[in-house]
Amino acid sequence: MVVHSQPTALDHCSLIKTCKPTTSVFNGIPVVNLRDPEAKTLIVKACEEYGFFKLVNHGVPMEFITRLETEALKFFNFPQSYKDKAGPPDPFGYGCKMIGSNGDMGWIEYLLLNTNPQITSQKTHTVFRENREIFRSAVDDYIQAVKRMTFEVVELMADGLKIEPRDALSRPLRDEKSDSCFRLNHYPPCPELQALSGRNLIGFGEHTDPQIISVLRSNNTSGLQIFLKDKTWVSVPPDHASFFINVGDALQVMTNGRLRSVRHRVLADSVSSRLSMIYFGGPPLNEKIVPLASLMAKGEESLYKEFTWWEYKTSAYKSRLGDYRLGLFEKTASGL
Ligand SMILES: C=C1C[C@]23C[C@@]1(O)CC[C@H]2[C@@]12CC[C@H](O)[C@@](C)(C(=O)O1)[C@H]2[C@@H]3C(=O)O
Ligand SMILES: O=C(O)CCC(=O)C(=O)O
Ligand SMILES: [Fe+2]
Repeated sequence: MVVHSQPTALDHCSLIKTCKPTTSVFNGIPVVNLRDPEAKTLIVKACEEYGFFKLVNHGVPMEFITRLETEALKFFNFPQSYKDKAGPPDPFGYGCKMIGSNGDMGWIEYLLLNTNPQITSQKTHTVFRENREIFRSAVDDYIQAVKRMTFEVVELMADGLKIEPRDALSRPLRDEKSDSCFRLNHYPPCPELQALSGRNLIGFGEHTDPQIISVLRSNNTSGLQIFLKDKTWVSVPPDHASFFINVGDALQVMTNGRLRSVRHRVLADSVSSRLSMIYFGGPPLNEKIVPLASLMAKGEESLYKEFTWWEYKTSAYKSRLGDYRLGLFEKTASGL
């Protein structure tokens, strides 16, 4: 007799990758207190070593954070058919399991939004209907406060790096044409995971963020991992009251490789759901992404060919999630 086992949720998405378990929880993530007089030095040190740090005493009201978390959960708890009306992402809108448009998949559903309320996708508009104002004001209040904090962080960074003018990093983010976006990620628990004999399920595959800086906040469910210089993956202990700052590819170029964009990924959990919200601070599309003159030593050459953010972004969105996107823009060893 042939016994057919019941299909599991994972059978339907066999393309979602698993990876070997990494058990090491890393307690060495640098922590920066935004009000510490040493903050600028600590930020630079953390970005040079890890491209990543945890920010405390950040000044973003907890009320904005919890209000947005509540609204996001309300949305993710709607029936699938309802959420699908806000998708597929173009890249803005609701997406489920598929990340980007080049075949990447993960154990995730998400909403990708433009930080400029005027560019809200029509699909998202339709779905939120009567709740639209409540949702949008929760997003806007949160983003406004997170942006303010981010500008302060990158100005401290510029100060710590002795960049002149001091607003060289914050100006492209403050620009009204800044190409920034905002993402709400929901990683539902995956009970089938327990049967995967110790393997982990990828929620969001490994990648670097293309923009200048990413500012992440999550609930207290773990899952985020970063790739260290010694080529090991380590788990970042979650902290719902703090922010995690990632150096993006554009900042790596603007500092001629002094700050490194951090490779990171998210693993799904068998029991708890993870909710994260990320502000990706990008420059205007026509901004030239080049090393900042005041950072270059005498005779130092740019490691990268000249390109605009539009060119980089267009190329990034044609790539697979895990690709090394800056490779195409590096000058060859011979300087060509
Ligand atoms: C597979 C992809 C998804 C992504 C666009 C890309 O082609 C490669 C970069 C990906 C990424 C990573 C950081 C952000 O989450 C994101 C919004 C971004 O700007 O670049 C995503 C893109 C996406 O989900 O559309
Ligand atoms: O959800 C997370 O914690 C991180 C997701 C991420 O890296 C991204 O959206 O680019
Ligand atoms: Fe990311």
